[in-house]
Amino acid sequence: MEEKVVEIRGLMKSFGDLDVLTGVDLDLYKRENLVVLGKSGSGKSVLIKIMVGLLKQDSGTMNVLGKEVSTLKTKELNALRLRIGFSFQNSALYDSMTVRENMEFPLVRNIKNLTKKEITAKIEGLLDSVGLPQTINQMPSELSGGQKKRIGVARTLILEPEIMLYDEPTAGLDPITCGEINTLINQVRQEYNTSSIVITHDLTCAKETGDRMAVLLDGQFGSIGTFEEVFPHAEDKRIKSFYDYNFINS
Ligand SMILES: Nc1ncnc2c1ncn2[C@@H]1O[C@H](COP(=O)(O)OP(=O)(O)OP(=O)(O)O)[C@@H](O)[C@H]1O
Repeated sequence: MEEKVVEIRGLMKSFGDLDVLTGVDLDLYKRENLVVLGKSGSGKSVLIKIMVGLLKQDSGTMNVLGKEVSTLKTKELNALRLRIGFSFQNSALYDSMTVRENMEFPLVRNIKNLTKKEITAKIEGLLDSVGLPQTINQMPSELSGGQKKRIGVARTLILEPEIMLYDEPTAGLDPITCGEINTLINQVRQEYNTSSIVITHDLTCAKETGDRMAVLLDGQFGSIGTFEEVFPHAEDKRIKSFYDYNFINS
């Protein structure tokens, strides 16, 4: 196995009487695609927020790229966040900006010494990577849902993150477009050597993109392993029903 980029141990988080995370242990390895599954409200977003320092755990450790997140000062936290790319569910493009402007925005804001030529080369290179070079001057309103997701991924990649967080990457897309997004997630790892956490309810996406699955049950990762290890013969009723629901209803 490659080196670890995230190491989580004994992580606990409650809100008042609500115990959301009750002892999470999890590793993410370099160049790994790790899928995180769990029903709505199980704490997936809370986990990601602790990872990027938007929330603090009550106890336990969250080590990201060699740093304990909860101990970082604002400046160090901002530096760490630049190494993590967050691809939002709704792709988070600015509607009033063209694709080019959307992609320029994080670059100009975070990397000061690039020339116009370098910026254009980076944008064109990434649009090529996601298969949408022709959209450079289009507005988000002119793009399909799948195209917006691809541009969202390209925009996240522009700062060359070491870790990618994909939040429900296939939600709301038709099966063919879902397949294209799954291929893109795998291609991003291949081309950019990223380590990724993919949060999804879609088991086809999980199977196609994930090296390992981690299922959040009652605040802990009850089951971690390859798709074949975790799903087809699951004994835990909750995991089994997740599997049956996805494959019977798809
Ligand atoms: N800041 C907060 N204050 C109080 N409760 C919170 C806060 N953030 C999250 N929670 C609660 O923690 C629980 C887990 O929420 P979380 O958003 O992590 O779920 P999730 O697994 O991401 O769900 P979904 O799949 O619907 O996005 C929920 O019951 C939620 O109401």
